[in-house]
Amino acid sequence: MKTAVIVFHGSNCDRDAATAIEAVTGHAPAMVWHEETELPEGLDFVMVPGGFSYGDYLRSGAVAARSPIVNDLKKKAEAGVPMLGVCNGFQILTEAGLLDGTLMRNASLHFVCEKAPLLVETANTRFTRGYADRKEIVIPVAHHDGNYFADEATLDRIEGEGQVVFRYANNPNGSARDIAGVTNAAGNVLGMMPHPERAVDADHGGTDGLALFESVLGKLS
Ligand SMILES: NC(=O)CC[C@H](N)C(=O)O
Repeated sequence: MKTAVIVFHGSNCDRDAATAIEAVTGHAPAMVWHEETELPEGLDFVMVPGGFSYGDYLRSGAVAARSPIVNDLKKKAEAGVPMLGVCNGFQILTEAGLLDGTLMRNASLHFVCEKAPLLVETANTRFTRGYADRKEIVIPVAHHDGNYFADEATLDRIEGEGQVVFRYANNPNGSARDIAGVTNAAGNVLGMMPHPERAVDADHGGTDGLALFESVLGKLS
């Protein structure tokens, strides 16, 4: 299993991402600096981690989405490589045009940092097959720009195509239709604001994120 985590100026969840991946696969991912122009060949999984890339200037994720490595990330997405963007990673994937919608300032205008109850909207994805449909899980959120927005036609389309994967039970940020995580049309790219990599170890307060990594990293029996 060959995996990678992309690291930007201001990433701060890259090591948590690496720890979660290694806990499931037994192998450390390649840590790829954003100035690189190519991801390793033969990748099975790429993670775009959370943080405050470029200090969230302009718009969260906007500068990082123009990094050299993102050209190859787009090629890998097109080729079907599974990839997960969490929080700032989700913002970067929308800014790169790999996912529909955008993440606006939270409706409260406050940073939210809490354990968020979520509904697994569909277990019929490569990221969620380890859960049951409509299962409630608890995953931490920590962001100021998590307010998912897309126009009504886009929201109808992604809902109709089963691309809405996670929904908030108690919407913490004003996201349209309580959306917490979406995939692309092909289903190989998932972006989500909650942090599953912070929920893989009981000593850290919960393990509800583990099944996501086990699902996408092929570790389910
Ligand atoms: N934890 C994170 O990735 C923070 C995301 C983002 N920079 C925000 O606060 O909106």
